[in-house]
Amino acid sequence: MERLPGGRRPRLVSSLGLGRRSWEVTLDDERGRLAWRDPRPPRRAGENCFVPISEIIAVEETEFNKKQRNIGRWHKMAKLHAFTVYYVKKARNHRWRCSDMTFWCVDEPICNQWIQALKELLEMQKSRPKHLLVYINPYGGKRQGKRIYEQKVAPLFSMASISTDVVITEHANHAKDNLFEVNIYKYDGVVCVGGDGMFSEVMHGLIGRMQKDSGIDQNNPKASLVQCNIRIGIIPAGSTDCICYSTVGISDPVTSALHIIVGDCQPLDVSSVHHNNTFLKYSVSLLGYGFYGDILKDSEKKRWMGPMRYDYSGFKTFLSHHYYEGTIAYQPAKHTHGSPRDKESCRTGCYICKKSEKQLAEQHKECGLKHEEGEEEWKVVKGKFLAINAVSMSCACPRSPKGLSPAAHLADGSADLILVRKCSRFDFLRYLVRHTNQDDQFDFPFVDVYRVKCFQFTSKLSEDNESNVMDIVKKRFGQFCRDHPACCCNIVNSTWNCDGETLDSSAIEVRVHCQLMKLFARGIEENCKDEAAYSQSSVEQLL
Ligand SMILES: Nc1ncnc2c1ncn2[C@@H]1O[C@H](COP(=O)(O)OP(=O)(O)OP(=O)(O)O)[C@@H](O)[C@H]1O
Repeated sequence: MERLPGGRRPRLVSSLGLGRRSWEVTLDDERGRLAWRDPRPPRRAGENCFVPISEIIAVEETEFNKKQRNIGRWHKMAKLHAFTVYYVKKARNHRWRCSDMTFWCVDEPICNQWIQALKELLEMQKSRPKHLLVYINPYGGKRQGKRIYEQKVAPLFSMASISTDVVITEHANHAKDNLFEVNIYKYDGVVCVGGDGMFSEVMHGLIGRMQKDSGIDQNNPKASLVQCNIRIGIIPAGSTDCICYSTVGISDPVTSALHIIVGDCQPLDVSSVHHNNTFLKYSVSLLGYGFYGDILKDSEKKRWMGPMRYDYSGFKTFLSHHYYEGTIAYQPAKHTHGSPRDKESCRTGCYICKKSEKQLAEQHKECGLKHEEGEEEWKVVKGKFLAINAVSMSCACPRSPKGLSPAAHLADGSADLILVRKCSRFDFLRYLVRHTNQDDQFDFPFVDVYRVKCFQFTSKLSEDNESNVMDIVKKRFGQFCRDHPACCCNIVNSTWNCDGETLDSSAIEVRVHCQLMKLFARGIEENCKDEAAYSQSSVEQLL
């Protein structure tokens, strides 16, 4: 048996047919690869091809004659035995597809040996889920959730021998309530088929259930929350699928299903939002006051318009150009090494997120779940703002591929707090346009950005004596302008947009919980084609 570099022995080496030719096929379990090459010397560059074992979806014995094209004399000389390997093929723009290749040989025991060895290796991929709980929102987006799941996702799960319990939701909060009742510990993950709203519901159910089972009071804003180790998978089928886009790089049901099958794991920071010692919501993407809060509030009244309502309300809110007075107090995130002005974005295997993971593990070792409330100083900013945005991830979406904060991290225990002060309409437009091009959206004198671990916001109005609200309003702000949205004088309070849902309170207290939950994702992969992807495409040319 030929030795691999370093004198290692591969697990299996055989001469197998693939397409019309014979290849030297190697199962190298130490490097975690199924590799094949042309055995004829001289070996031409580019002929070494491989698929990482971690990206093999399934292997099965194949009825050779049905699958294969004409392979010449071999076919006539002997009965052939074959097996098919289904694997992840990486296409453009982070899209994954299931591809397959069929190896054949005349020797039945060799064929069986290969099938058994590959199956054993797949069994050893411990991070892969075996049993999933699936929630489908049949009314999300274009109401295609059920069809998408049945036609595109379920066949892949069954190929990968994943069993599922499927719940088709009957009303809002069905999934959330159900997560408090079922035995979630028998599942390796929870999958939601729908949009960001559906994801948020499942996340609230899962995190809430974990805290309940651990006796933690979610209403305590200083409570150290218990990490949720049951991963969530998002099959995008909504009108907004930003969380999926920001954590996988594309909103595509098949790609997401394959990330679930290979058992990817992406930790995610979660911010808790409280008002007066009462828990309001969790957020993983955008907490927006002012511009994004107003857009959401207006668009809610126009649900009949479908996804177009966001454009309509966006335009209307831009024209109204309201600003809001208030005070923000924040604690800078000193533990993390990045800055919102970094040129590099958070990508698969991000070292900044990895460092935070290590810090978190050390913290847990030192003080268990007891949270040491830092005595670090609070910084205070007062002013008139067009928008206050706190983002726990870049918030990239197809319209704004770099997002609201391009260098924000998925799992470093911080949020980027972006303050857009009162400025002219033209300047605000310039700021918005920069989300869609390569220019730096923070490079304006009226925009400040801070990386924070917690913050509090109080509107000017709630700072004043609330018992005399109307007097104050009249004295300080003149008239209410709700009836004159384009008149540009300031409405007293905006509302918070919390991951696409409106919060009732304007005064809030927010704390980022480092890596509180995990997704079946791996973050966004670098765009350059990696070695394996190169080899896969080259083999297709060779066959
Ligand atoms: N069967 C159901 N009937 C009505 N609402 C539901 C049902 N199942 C889930 N929901 C709710 O629908 C909301 C929106 O769902 P989802 O995010 O899947 O779709 P969407 O089209 O992207 O949403 P949005 O309208 O917020 O853009 C979620 O907040 C969820 O709680």
